[in-house]
Amino acid sequence: MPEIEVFAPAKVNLALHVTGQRADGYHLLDSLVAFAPAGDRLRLAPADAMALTVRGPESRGVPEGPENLVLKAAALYGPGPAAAIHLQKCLPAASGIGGGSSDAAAALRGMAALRGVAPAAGAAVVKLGADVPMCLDPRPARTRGIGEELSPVTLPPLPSVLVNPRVEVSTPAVFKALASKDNAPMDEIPAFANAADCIGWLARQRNDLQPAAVALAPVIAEVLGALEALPGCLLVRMSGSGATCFGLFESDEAAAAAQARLAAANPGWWSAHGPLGDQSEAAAARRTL
Ligand SMILES: C[C@@](CO)(OP(=O)(O)O)[C@H](O)COP(=O)(O)OP(=O)(O)OC[C@H]1O[C@@H](n2ccc(N)nc2=O)[C@H](O)[C@@H]1O
Ligand SMILES: Nc1ncnc2c1ncn2[C@@H]1O[C@H](COP(=O)(O)OP(=O)(O)O)[C@@H](O)[C@H]1O
Repeated sequence: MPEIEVFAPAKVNLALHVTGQRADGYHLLDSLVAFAPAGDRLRLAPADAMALTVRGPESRGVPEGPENLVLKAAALYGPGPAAAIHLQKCLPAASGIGGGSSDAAAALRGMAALRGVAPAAGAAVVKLGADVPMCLDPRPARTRGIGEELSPVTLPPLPSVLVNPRVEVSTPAVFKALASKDNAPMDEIPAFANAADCIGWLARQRNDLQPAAVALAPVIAEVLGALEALPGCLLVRMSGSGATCFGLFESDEAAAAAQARLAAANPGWWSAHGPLGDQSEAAAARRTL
């Protein structure tokens, strides 16, 4: 069997409302997610036993042992044909764009292809991480519950710049620091005529984790300010529990120029640009037709 390659795109919470808390402490969320062309890459080669190597520009500090979500995800398939997995880390870890969750989801897809079975589903997948189910089929969706209730949404591609100041933010610490855990859900999602229409609607939604994350890591406010000051920027917001923030722009050209400018002014920050939207395998196949 040849090697299998799987893409693990960055997840972006375009809006993230915290609407309650379950008895077990997990928070109820109402979020609109889309996926970026930036992401990690996994290569699975058939092997006698499961193994993992982690390399790439963002691999520093990412575990190579059984605690890596890639190996935890692969273990869900039980005994049977195994793979040597190579993970190329391009997304910063612990940064609110679900790098580890997207890697886990990509490992679930890759192992399913290797074994010729359907990808794992259900409670065991949610246990890997609340964000893993939405990353299994990385296309725009409204997510509810703790992240596992998914409704597909049609969105226009949204020209974006993603920026991370290279400060890791702990997701549990941000949830713990929330002033209010019982906020209004997102407004009903209309059919969007174009990107400007969608951005106008997004401007009226929120990321309820943003104030708590800024209090824990004030550099996030600097990132939001730097994005906002770029020509052609229409909306800025934080993704997930931070610290990555995104700016939405009037065009792909404006986003590319803005990223170049921001990267030159802040050489220590990670950044990427590209349209947020559908990064599923079905969409990739449509693009190559
Ligand atoms: C905040 C979000 C928004 O999409 O994104 P990230 O910042 O991680 O990208 C997610 O809910 C994070 O999902 P994920 O990172 O997979 O979370 P998990 O590993 O399941 O949980 C990490 C910890 O976050 C808290 N947690 C997570 C999800 C949730 N709905 N409520 C919570 O309270 C819990 O303290 C939990 O122990
Ligand atoms: N494949 C992986 N990539 C990144 N981090 C991982 C991975 N597997 C386990 N981890 C651990 O998970 C933690 C959260 O990482 P990540 O999923 O990238 O966070 P977030 O969802 O906030 O972006 C990291 O601190 C890291 O130690």
